[in-house]
Amino acid sequence: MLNTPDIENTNVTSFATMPSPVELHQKLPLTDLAFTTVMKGRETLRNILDRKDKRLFVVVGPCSIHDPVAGLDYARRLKALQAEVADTMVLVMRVYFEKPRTTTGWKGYINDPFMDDSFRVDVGMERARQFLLDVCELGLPTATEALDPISPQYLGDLIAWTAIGARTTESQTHREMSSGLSTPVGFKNGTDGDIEIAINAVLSSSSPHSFLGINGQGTVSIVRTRGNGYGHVVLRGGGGRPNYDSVSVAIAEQALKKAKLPANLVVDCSHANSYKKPELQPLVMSDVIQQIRHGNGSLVGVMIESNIVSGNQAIPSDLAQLKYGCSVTDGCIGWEDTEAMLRSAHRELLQRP
Ligand SMILES: O=C[C@H](O)[C@H](O)COP(=O)(O)O
Ligand SMILES: C=C(OP(=O)(O)O)C(=O)O
Repeated sequence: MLNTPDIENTNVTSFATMPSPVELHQKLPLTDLAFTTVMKGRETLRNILDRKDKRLFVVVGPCSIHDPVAGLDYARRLKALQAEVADTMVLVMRVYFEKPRTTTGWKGYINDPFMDDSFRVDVGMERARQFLLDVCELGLPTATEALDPISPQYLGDLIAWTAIGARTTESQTHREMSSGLSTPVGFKNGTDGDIEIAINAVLSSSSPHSFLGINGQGTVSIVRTRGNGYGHVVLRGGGGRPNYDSVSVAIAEQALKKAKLPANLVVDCSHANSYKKPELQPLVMSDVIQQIRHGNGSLVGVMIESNIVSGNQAIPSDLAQLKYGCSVTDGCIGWEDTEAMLRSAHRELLQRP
């Protein structure tokens, strides 16, 4: 603690030391199987973005992970489905541990793993790493939102695709961080529907940056990056309007062309694209699949918020009352609907030109 409490850190109540990223890696090392999953997952995604692989990538899974047992149950189901649809789609499990809140609320499993305001970030980070390892060991690549710019040092070796959320796409800190990430990065349009900020984020993150961060030992460092060549835009709707329809997609394509960026678009079937009504996600997905079937060449991926059980629940004060496999953040579609939606998309995509 700095020794001038009357003038600095006046609103800070304490500092608690975290293990360094290297220490956590040593405790939970990357296994050969997980390494192969991550490397293969990233390569496949890069190939899709480079049009060397014609399949659609699908980032699908819970809005947030709060129960690793249910999360792994979900991952096993998704892994089984992956084999069925592998000719047309690449399934990447949505493994979100960091939730950006509109105002306040539970900020995710890393921030508060016990969901009781004890904020054991140290425990949350370790359990998050263990969960990612478990999913990667199943052979399922993972996707996450990078919200805290320090977290990738702890978890980045287990991630195949990264999202920058609608609330942070315009943030310089997140663009800088993305320029150094090892995964393709999808930048969401803003909550007001603005796609320009996502295009600017792709441009910014493709350049090298130098900024403050930490290294593996946890030492504050000047981080110098190469720039990320695999940034792309995620359309999530906003300002009360969806933006997955063919006209909105054409407008986004024109904006990318003007910015001299590759025409790579991902549609988030959830959030403002389905008016936050999870049961509408299959309609959004089906529309996207029809656009692809009719020859659209820019739609390379989709995102779906899905869980074992549909809907969502408030976090109860007695955690024993939590409903198994049901979201504690945004509402999701349930497993049966997820399977039906992905199988239907698979059948349709088999017919694509
Ligand atoms: O998907 C996540 C939520 O939409 C986002 O974190 C905002 O959540 P909130 O408006 O409930 O805070
Ligand atoms: C917060 C999320 O999305 P958005 O940034 O689009 O609101 C999310 O996908 O969990």
